[in-house]
Amino acid sequence: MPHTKPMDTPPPGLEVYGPIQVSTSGGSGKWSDLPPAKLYTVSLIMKSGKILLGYKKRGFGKDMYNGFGGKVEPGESVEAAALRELQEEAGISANLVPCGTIIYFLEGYDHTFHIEVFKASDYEGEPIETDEMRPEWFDLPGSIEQNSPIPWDKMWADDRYWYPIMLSGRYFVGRTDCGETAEDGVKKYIMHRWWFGARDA
Ligand SMILES: Nc1nc2c([nH]c(=O)n2[C@H]2C[C@H](O)[C@@H](COP(=O)(O)OP(=O)(O)OP(=O)(O)O)O2)c(=O)[nH]1
Repeated sequence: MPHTKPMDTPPPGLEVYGPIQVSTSGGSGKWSDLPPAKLYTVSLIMKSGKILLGYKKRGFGKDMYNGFGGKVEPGESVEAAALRELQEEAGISANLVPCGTIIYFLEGYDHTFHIEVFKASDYEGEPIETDEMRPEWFDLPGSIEQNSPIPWDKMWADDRYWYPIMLSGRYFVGRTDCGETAEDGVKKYIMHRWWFGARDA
């Protein structure tokens, strides 16, 4: 259940530089002890009032929409990984700009997901369906078209909390602790606790 007043202390595991405004927090219980982190990327293309998401066809996050991204390989920079994943999963390249950091803890996993999020307002190439992702455009909030709004129910549950910060142009930082269950073979992720804040940058 959301707290009525967001807690202004950032959760453990989150490095916060400079003044930060708490935007949203909720859930209950103790923050989990974090296992060592592995780096991941997520890249979002937003152009002409629309956002490009990919429907994940296999693997982790299957049957959910997300930006394009994945693991940072050993010796690779985070930016290079973000560009590589965008090319591999959507067939496009872009001038990616860092826009946020998510610390994602999932019960039962031996590592913490440290996710660097990037955005771009333009891209080169034509988005294509790949073995991993099927790209699809959705209307951003406030778009006059409102044909296919962002499919929150088919996305990672925390995304609905940090997208508004990202869409307001501010850099966000946050943490989500989740558990995983399966119903009829379909994985479901339950958020135990979350915290997201924004800083101007
Ligand atoms: N938007 C969003 N993305 C998340 C969350 N949690 C989480 O792991 N992700 C992203 C980070 C990565 O882009 C992706 C997981 O990476 P992946 O397992 O697909 O990595 P990969 O493509 O390198 O994997 P693979 O080729 O080895 O199968 O999911 C979240 O809460 N919100």
